[in-house]
Amino acid sequence: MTETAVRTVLVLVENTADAALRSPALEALTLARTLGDVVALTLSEPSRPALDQLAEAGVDRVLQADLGDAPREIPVVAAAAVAAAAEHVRAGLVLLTSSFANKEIAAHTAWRTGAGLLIDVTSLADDGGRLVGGKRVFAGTWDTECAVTTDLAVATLRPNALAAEPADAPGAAAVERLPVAAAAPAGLELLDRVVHEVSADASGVVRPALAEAAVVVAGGRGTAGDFGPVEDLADALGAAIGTTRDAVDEGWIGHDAQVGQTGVTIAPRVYIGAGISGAPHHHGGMQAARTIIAVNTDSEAPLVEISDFAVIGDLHEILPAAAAAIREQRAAAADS
Ligand SMILES: Cc1cc2nc3c(=O)[nH]c(=O)nc-3n(C[C@H](O)[C@H](O)[C@H](O)COP(=O)(O)OP(=O)(O)OC[C@H]3O[C@@H](n4cnc5c(N)ncnc54)[C@H](O)[C@@H]3O)c2cc1C
Repeated sequence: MTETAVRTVLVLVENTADAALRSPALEALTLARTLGDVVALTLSEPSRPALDQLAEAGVDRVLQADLGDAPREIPVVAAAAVAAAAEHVRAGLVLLTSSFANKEIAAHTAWRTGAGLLIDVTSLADDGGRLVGGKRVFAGTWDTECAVTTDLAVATLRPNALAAEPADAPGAAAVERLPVAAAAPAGLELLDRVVHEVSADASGVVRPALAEAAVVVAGGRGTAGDFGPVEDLADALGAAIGTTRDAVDEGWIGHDAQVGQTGVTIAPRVYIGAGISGAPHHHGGMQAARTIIAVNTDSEAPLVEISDFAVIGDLHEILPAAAAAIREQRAAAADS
């Protein structure tokens, strides 16, 4: 690509059928605008709220892939649509959010199109026509850069890498259907495959997905199995819930909430670790958080030492008090 050509950036946006776009998709659209002309791609009919958000993000053109009966939940099928759309709009960059499923879609798309692939970038910049992605590696201890040398780049953007902003001027968000011939590979059965976008507990409370949440409240062995205070603060903040392996091994909470070497790696804007010592296996999964807050009875716990703020005391008193104070402030702000 020459320096003067305007790059077309194809952004895959999800959850458009029955809901508004989530924050990671809006972050990807914000980044995409800095790199070229943005075209959004959906794999199902976009809802009215989603189209309004796409317009607000400055998107003029929305491609709706028409996959017929092909199961779009299967990454190889979704990748067929992404590759066809990339060819259709002559994209220079395909941008997806870094969810588990999207990383697989990105890999299949890169394989189909011969594109350079960048997974989990936290930044993307144009360097004389070449795209350079920034990545945090080795559990957030090193910042690296990777340049794509092919005409087409495929990249996945980590949630919370940047703040989502509306465009200076709204776009038309006009929908155009794109027929795509795709089928599940022979022999591949459509398993009961559920990619958890949000988790709902028995009480019907919906929380953001741990891997993409901007705020995470995590509880460890210090909870002694009572996650009520952790849930209370998480709900006051609209946060996801995390935990340690010890709490999972105790059977207090499911493994999908485990943060760390053998769990999920997260990089939220705020991480609150309550009753968590901060062992290296846990630390490796959350140290990329922008602000770390520890709540611990032990002022010498490793998590306290690496934290930006620490509250020394019993989490069973501190978390409910913090949740109550947040709710009070919100109510006062709403009244004024
Ligand atoms: C191969 C391997 C892989 C592992 N992978 C992971 C992983 O992915 N993720 C992970 O988390 N761990 C992992 N672990 C386990 C890890 O090494 C630690 O054992 C674990 O993280 C400790 O969990 P914790 O902080 O909840 O418990 P502890 O280390 O027991 O810490 C509890 C903390 O709570 C504080 N506390 C106690 N009571 C209170 C209270 N009332 N209020 C406030 N604070 C209180 C204590 O002062 C202490 O600091 C792994 C281990 C191995 C061997």
